[in-house]
Amino acid sequence: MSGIIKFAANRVWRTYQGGKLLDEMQKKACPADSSFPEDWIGSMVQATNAGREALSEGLSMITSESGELTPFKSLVLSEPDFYLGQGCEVEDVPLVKYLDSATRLHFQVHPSREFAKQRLGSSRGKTEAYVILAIRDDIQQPYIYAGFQRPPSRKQLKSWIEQQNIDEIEGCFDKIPVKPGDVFLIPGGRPHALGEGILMLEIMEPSDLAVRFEFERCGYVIPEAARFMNRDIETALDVFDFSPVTGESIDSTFRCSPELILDENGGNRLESLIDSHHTPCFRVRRATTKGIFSRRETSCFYGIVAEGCGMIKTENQSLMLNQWDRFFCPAGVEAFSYHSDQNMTVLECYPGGL
Ligand SMILES: O=P(O)(O)OC[C@H]1O[C@](O)(CO)[C@@H](O)[C@@H]1O
Repeated sequence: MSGIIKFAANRVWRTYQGGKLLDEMQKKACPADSSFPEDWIGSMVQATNAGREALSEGLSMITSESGELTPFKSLVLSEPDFYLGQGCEVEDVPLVKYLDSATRLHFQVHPSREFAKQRLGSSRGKTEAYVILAIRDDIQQPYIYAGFQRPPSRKQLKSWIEQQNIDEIEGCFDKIPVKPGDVFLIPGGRPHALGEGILMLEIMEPSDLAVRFEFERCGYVIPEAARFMNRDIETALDVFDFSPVTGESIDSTFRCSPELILDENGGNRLESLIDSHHTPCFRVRRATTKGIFSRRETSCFYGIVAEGCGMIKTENQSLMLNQWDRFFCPAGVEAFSYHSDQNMTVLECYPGGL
C-alpha cells in the first residue's frame, strides 16, 4: 500500500449514548443510539474503557495488500518516513473522531500536555477541538459547556464532586450556543461537557485521558477507576484550570475563526481553521472544491468529506469520495487534486508542532 488509504467505520464504546447518525452514515438497516456514539478515524490510539480491557477498542484496522487485517498503526510504523514524513512521530498525529451525542456528556476535564508529561508519565495530554457538522432536528438550542464562567474554589469543587452536586457544578457554566460550521479549541485543563444532539468532528492529542467528575449520566454509573484516571481526587483537581472564562471572553478563548489561505477564481477555497497560533498540538484546514483543486502538502493528514462528493487523484490513484468518507494522505504523497462539481468540502487534520 503506497498511497492514500480510505477507512471503514471504527465504532468505539463510550460511557454515553449516541451514534444514530453514525449508523445512518454506515447505512445500517435500523439506525439507533447506543453505547457506540463515536467513530475513531484511522486511529493509532487504544481506547481506555474500564471493564472492557479484554477487548481491543480504538485502533483502526485496514486490509493489507495480501488481504490480512492489520492495525493501521503497524502499516505506518513499517515505513514511517513515507507515511508520517521525516521528523514526525506517531504521537504527533492527532486522534480524529466522529462524535454523535444523543445525551449531554458528563462533565469532564482532560490533562494538558505538560500535566500528562509531569504527572501521568504520558507524552500527550488531550487538548481537543470541535468542528460542528450537524445538529439533530429535535434540538432547539444546541450548546456546549466549556471553562468555568463562575469558577468555584478548589475546596468547593472537591465537595461538590464528592457529593455529586451536579446542579452546583452546572451553575459554574453558561451554555455556549453552537451551529454547524463552528470551530472550538478546548485546551487541556478546561472543564467541559458537550450538549445533546451534536454531530461533530473531534480532533485531539492522541490520548484517551479524562477526569470524569460527573459519575452518572442517563443511568450509567462510571466505575471508580474511570473517574480520576485511576488516581485520587487531589490529582484530579490538579488537572483543572480554575481561571475564569467570563461570558465576554468565551469566544476569544475557545472559538476559532476560519482564516482564508487561498481563494481561486473558479471557487476553490482553502481555509485554516486551527493553526499553530491556536495550539502546537495539531492543525486543521478546510478545502472546498468547485472544479479541480490542485494541492501540494508535504505533511501527512486525515481527510474527512464533510459536504458534497467528488474524487481525489494522485499520480497513481483515483478514488471516489462520498460525503462522510475518511482517508489518510501519507506525507510521501505530496501532489494530489480534488475533483468535484458540488462544492466538496474536505476537513484536513494535520500533525502539530512540525
Ligand atoms: O467518558 P467517555 O465515555 O469515554 O467519553 C468521553 C468523550 O468525551 C470527549 O472527551 C469529548 O469531550 C471525547 O473525546 C471522549 O471520547
